Amino acid sequence: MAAGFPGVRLGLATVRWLQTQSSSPLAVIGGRFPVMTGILSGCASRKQIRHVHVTGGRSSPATGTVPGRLPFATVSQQDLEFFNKLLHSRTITDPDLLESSNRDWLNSVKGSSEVLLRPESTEEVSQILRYCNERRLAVNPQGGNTGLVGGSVPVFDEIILSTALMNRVLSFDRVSGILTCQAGCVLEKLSDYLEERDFIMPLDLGAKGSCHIGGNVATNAGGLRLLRYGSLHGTVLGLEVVLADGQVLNCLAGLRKDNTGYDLKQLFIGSEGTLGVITAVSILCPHKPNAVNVAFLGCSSFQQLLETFQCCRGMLGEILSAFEFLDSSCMKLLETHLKLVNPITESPFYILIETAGSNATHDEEKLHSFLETVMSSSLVDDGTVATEQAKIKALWAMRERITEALTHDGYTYKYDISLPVEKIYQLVTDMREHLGDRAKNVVGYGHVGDGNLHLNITSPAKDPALLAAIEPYVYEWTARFQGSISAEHGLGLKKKNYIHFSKPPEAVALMGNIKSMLDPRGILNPYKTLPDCLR
Ligand SMILES: O=C(O)CC[C@@H](O)C(=O)O
Ligand SMILES: [Zn+2]
Repeated sequence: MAAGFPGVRLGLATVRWLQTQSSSPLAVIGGRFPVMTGILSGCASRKQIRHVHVTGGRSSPATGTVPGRLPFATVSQQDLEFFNKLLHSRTITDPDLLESSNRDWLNSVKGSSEVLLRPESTEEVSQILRYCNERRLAVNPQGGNTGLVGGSVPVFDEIILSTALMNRVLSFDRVSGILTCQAGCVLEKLSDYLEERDFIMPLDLGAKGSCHIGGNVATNAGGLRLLRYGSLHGTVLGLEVVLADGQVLNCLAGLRKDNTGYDLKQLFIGSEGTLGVITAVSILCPHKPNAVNVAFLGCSSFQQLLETFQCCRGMLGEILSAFEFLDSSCMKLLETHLKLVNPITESPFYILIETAGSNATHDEEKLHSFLETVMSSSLVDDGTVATEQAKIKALWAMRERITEALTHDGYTYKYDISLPVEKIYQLVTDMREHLGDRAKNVVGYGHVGDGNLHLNITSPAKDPALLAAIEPYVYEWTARFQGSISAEHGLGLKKKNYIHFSKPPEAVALMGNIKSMLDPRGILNPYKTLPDCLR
């Protein structure tokens, strides 16, 4: 904990050190995606339900054209008997209980599965898949169902295979920091488990209270710490995966280095459940930093924000753990829909910087000197810093709760774009100009440190004409600058047909071959990730 900087005047503005204030302007200690709880327990409001698109059998501009159901078998009485015998009461067929598993948490897509299976062990998953593969029953693997691209819910009547009951930590090695756990462990629970042991998870997401580690790995979730600890392609050391035919592929070895042949686990990271069902994960966890500081700063232009980023990288170096941004439109949504209070003077852009290190005095000195530099050179106009846990959380809420605020603004079209960092905000301004008053709000926020923009566009209701104005414009724009149309959310159902904007035909064809080899009957998460032309 910081000893407490005095309120220091830096240039023209004053940095308000939150830990010294008795009456903080922040009345905003917020949960993460609290709206999800309601939706997951089937409590979505009418207003939200109105936007739900029943996916299967229809054509929807929001999800791309969904061609007809593939010729999978349908679940018979005999199939149910098999599942009941294997799982007993963990075979769910009650439509009310299936409701929240059929619907994504954004209420944007909805399937019509009639069976939800809740295995507890890898062996049970193996038996389920062996059976489904033989019968050619389609399966939709599901973790916490917090995905944003319609990848985690069925399109038609696929059997939902939930990892929710596979939630045990299998081992943790305090020397190496390697955690091995079942796929259904909730990310926040793992974080709590590790914190008690002075470690942390290498990834952190706004959806941490609901998302499962298996789902995180299956979508290669990036999140808020990627800048510091890298992607799951680096931190995941091993996986246990059940293949479509029920074979268990045990590549769980928790080794930092292992060059024995092809690194097969990488295939499953980010494959969105289309190549196998991840049942266990070995992941390398960093030590818990002794000192964490968060600064929330205001900038008057995106150019200044970028210069602040450059300066920050140079001056904070190894202690920098996050560099996030939001624009003033996001701030308005936070204020309007969630009643959060802007902790600093109104600005066109806001930056959230986190430092995490081992020596509080050293980190504070570095942060202090960085803040002095950016404020005296007028790169930053105003700012506030927190070192206390509750206030850190309050500042993070300004960034983490934007997704939630957007759900209250109407129907949201979401884009998750990677671009050269100096280009990321130009897409927002060009889109605003391009759409004019056809959109309700066009907002930009995201992970500056990773060159990852979250462009979100709202309208009072689902609006095909607006969508036609956004797509393919947004993808063409991204391709022009060699960007990625899915930085960290995956392709799922909504983006799969746009893959060619970011990958050459040879790469897409090879993906199709890999899918055919690993899942020749196509039962695993059909209709997702790969374009319809490969069906
Ligand atoms: O809702 C979104 O578009 C982004 C969600 C998440 O990736 C985030 O960084 O907050
Ligand atoms: Zn993100």
